[in-house]
Amino acid sequence: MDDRPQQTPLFTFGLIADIQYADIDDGLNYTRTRRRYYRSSLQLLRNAQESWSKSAVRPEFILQLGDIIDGFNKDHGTSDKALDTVLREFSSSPVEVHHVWGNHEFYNFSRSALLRSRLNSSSLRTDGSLSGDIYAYHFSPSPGFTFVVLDAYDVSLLGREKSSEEYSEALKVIQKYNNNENLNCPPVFEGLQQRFTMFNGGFSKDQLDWLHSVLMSADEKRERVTIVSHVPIHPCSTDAICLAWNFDELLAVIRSHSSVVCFMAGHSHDGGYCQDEGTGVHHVTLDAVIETPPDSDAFGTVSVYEDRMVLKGNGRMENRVFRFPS
Ligand SMILES: Nc1ncnc2c1ncn2[C@@H]1O[C@H](COP(=O)(O)OP(=O)(O)O)[C@@H](O)[C@H]1O
Repeated sequence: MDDRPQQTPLFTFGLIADIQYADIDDGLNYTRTRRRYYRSSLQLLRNAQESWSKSAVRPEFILQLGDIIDGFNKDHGTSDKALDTVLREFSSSPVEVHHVWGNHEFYNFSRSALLRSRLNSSSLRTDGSLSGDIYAYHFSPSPGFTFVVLDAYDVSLLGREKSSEEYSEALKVIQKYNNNENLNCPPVFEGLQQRFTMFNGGFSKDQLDWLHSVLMSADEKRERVTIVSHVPIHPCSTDAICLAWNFDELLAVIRSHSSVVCFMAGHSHDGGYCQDEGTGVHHVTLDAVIETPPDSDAFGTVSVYEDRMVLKGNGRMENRVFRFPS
């Protein structure tokens, strides 16, 4: 942690990812290596909410980095009920929540239903959003700071109608690398090409162009930008099987702008962190609530200062300091 004397932060915000709530008994992940605590994930969210509501400096907002409810809810016909349950927990305090969309959002709901739902937080204090059905927007919680929410399933088989052009385009991308009948099965068991599975996705040219223009303006104003997405984009911050399909294109956009200080994601349940070598941008992947035992926790509170952000992790989430690249 930082060894300087405590200062008052400019603002703080909360972080939580992969809650994947379902009212079902515990289970295992696909490879049967990790336990999933579907019911107690709600209690872990409650722990986070209680901590945020009691903290001396109230968070300005919460970033919920996707997979808020589990895909099993779809099989049980409980998608709406589970979403109500989790959102009721979030609304127990008045702090605004910015929701990111993950693969489990699309297992439960169509893209058009999500756009109409309470998981579309793009109308909260938004300074600009991408038009059409791509869920990407930016907001400024404090002068000099911008947060960008990205849609990592803009190019994907998930959430797209099979008859749509978007689906055909995404199918072309994945089938270039993955010949398996089950497209959730990775094409290889090592290396970056593992990422071409159906539970991942990517960013369209429209979204990358939009991000480029948001960052140009932020560069000019010398702002500090934090970008969030469900899916990680730096190979050193995640298992390769969880990387976005065109992570390299998004990294290239980010590397061409001086304003970006941090990229935050979920999806890869063991979390991860690295600092990009050339730019010093911090890439952090959050530990998942769903794979955190009931006697632990997985949430964080970030205090933002002029020159850094300090993440205070709870339970298995590590403390970290993100000094802003100069
Ligand atoms: N190696 C794999 N081979 C085949 N299917 C897989 C594999 N890994 C995951 N899946 C399937 O992909 C979907 C998403 O996987 P899951 O582990 O639930 O994602 P998440 O980590 O986002 O919770 C599930 O339907 C799961 O059964």
